[in-house]
Amino acid sequence: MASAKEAVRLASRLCQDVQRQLSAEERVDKKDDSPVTVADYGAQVVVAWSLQRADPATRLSMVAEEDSAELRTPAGRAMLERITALVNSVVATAAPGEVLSPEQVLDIIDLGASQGGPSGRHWVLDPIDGTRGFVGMRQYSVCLGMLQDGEVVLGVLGCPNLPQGPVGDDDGAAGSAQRLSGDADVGCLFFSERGQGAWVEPLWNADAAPAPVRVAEVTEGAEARFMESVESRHSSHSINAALARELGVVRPPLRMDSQVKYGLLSRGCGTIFMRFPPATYKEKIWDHAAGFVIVEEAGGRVTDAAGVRLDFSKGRFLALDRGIIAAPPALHEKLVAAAAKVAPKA
Ligand SMILES: Nc1ncnc2c1ncn2[C@@H]1O[C@H](COP(=O)(O)OS(=O)(=O)O)[C@@H](OP(=O)(O)O)[C@H]1O
Ligand SMILES: [Mg+2]
Ligand SMILES: [Mg+2]
Ligand SMILES: [Mg+2]
Repeated sequence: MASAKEAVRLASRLCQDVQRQLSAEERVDKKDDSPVTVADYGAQVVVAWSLQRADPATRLSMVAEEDSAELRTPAGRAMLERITALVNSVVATAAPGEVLSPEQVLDIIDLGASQGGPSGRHWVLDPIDGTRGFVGMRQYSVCLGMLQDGEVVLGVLGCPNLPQGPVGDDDGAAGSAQRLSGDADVGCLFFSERGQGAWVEPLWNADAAPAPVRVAEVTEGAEARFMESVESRHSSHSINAALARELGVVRPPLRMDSQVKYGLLSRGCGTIFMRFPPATYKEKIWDHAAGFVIVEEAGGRVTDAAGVRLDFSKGRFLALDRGIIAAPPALHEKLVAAAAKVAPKA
C-alpha cells in the first residue's frame, strides 16, 4: 500500500504540472490532444517505474490503459521525447541522479500490457481517468488497483482537483474550474485494502492522518444524490434520469468526470453512481478496479444492472450484463429492482 500510494502521488504531481501549464486554447480546443496524451503516458510510466523500483526482484505485471505502439513509430518520436523529459522531471524528485532514456520509457510503458486474469498478482492502472475532464480543467483521477487471483484486493485513487470538503450540486462540470489543486484544501487520496476499510487523506500531504470513509446512510431515493458521467455518450443521461425518477430522487444529478465519482460515493458526498454506456461498449477493468474496492470497503455495493457483483478476473475487460450501479445496500437493492423495470436488457 505504501508503494501504491507513493506511485499515485508521483503520477498525480506529473498530471498537475501538465494541467497547470495548459494554455487557454488547449483548455477549450478538443482537437489538440497532445497535452493530455503526454500526461497519460507520463503518468503510466511514473507509476510503473515507481512500483518496479519498490520491488525490483519481481517483474511487474500490470494491466494498464496505454501501450507504446504509436510512440515506437517515427511519427511518435517527438511525443516520446516530450514524455521522457516530463517523466525525468518527476523521477529526479524521487531518485536524484536517475535518468530514463526514451527506450527505457517505451519498455516501462509496455509493462502495462498484462492480460490480468483469474490467477496471480497484477496491478491495474488507469494513468488518467477522465481525460476529457483533464483538458477541460475539471475532475480527473489516477487510478491504481491490485488483483490477487482475480479479486481486487487494493485500490488507490488520486483525485488532484477534488475538494476535501463538501462538493456542491454545481461543482461538477462547470464549478470545479475555480477549485483546482494548489489550494490547501483541494486534492484527495482515497485508498483501501480488502478487509481494512476505506480511507481518505490529503493528496499533497503524505504526513496528514488518514480519515475513515463510509457511504451515506441513505435508504430513500428522496434523500439521495446521484452521480453520472459528464458526457452522455459515455453513459446515458436519460436512462439514469428514468431510474432516478422511479426511485423518487429529487436533486439534480451531480455530473463528474472519472472515478472521482467512486471516491465521492465512498465518503457519502454522493449517494448513487450509475453508468449505462451504449450496448456495444465494453468496460475496461482499469476504469473501475480502484473505485470498486474503495466503495465496497466503505460499505457500498457495486454491481451490474442485474445486481451481479463486478468480476475483474476475465482479463482486460469486465464481463457484465449491462450497466453499473453503485450505492449503499438499501438503495442499491431498490435501484436494481428499478433497472429491471425501467431499463430492461436490450
Ligand atoms: N463510448 C464510451 N462509452 C462509455 N465509456 C467510455 C466511452 N468512451 C470512453 N469511455 C470511458 O469513460 C471513461 C471516463 O469516465 P466518465 O465516463 O466518468 O467520464 S466523463 O464524465 O464522461 O468525462 C474513459 O476513461 P479515460 O479514457 O481513462 O478518460 C473511458 O474509458
Ligand atoms: Mg478511464
Ligand atoms: Mg485513462
Ligand atoms: Mg483513454
